[in-house]
Amino acid sequence: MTPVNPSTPVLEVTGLAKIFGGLRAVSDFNMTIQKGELVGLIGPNGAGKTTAFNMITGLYFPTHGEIKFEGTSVVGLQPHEITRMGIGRTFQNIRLFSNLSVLDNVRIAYHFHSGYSLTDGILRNANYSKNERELTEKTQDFLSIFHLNKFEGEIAKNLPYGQQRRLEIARALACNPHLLLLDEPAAGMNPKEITELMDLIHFIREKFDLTILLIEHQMRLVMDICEKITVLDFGEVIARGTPVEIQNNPKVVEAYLGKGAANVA
Ligand SMILES: Nc1ncnc2c1ncn2[C@@H]1O[C@H](COP(=O)(O)OP(=O)(O)OP(=O)(O)O)[C@@H](O)[C@H]1O
Repeated sequence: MTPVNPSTPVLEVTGLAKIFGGLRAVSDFNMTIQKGELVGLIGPNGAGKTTAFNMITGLYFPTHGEIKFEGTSVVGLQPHEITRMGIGRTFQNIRLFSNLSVLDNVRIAYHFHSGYSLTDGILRNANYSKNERELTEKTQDFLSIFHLNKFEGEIAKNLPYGQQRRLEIARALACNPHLLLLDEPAAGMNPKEITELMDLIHFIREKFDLTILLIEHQMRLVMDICEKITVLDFGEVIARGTPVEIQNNPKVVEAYLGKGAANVA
């Protein structure tokens, strides 16, 4: 693979739009994220945030616009091809293999990098067994980074909620992404779990040299950890800036609290 020029943005989205029937879910969305940045995407319910994520990760085909990841267009690629290029994501509603063990949830993601062929797998030969053993060991090491190794045999759906979120993040990272998209990672978490999640996001950013874009309604998390924030309302960007700039932006206050609120906020 050709090395990426460090000045090339990790993500460059231009003129992105998605129209569902008569509904403009996202209109003329532009966003540039440089390597190592931690960026928030916020906005009221139905603003188009998840639709934007779904276009970036290949689940939705854009009506218009371009999406470049490390300088290469990903428009028209399948989700698994985009994952392989280096974009990982988690979902608003946790999407684990809920009846598989914690170990197997992450092992499946590691399979992406397994070094055996289909023939090895079918014949279950020595190469297959060696790789399977190595895969299990690597997965166990990986789980320990997330303090999930003590749950390795547990069925995913039996984990406490906060640990399921942690597992979903671990699974996304097992595919070795450069860019991680987190869709409402704090949804349903209690304040203690949110604090642990903030620590985890800081930790994985350093440990895995990640660039992170996150959607979140939990303002404590967004304002504490994001360096830059983009605000969507009715599919359009209404503000960009630092957490302080965003908190003091009358358009943002109005979008969240309704017309006239900016005067009293
Ligand atoms: N597959 C779809 N078909 C039709 N309309 C859709 C589809 N997906 C999303 N929408 C609509 O597009 C708009 C934006 O939805 P989206 O889920 O992107 O918003 P959001 O900002 O992520 O909201 P939330 O914060 O509530 O998750 C909404 O009006 C939604 O109903």
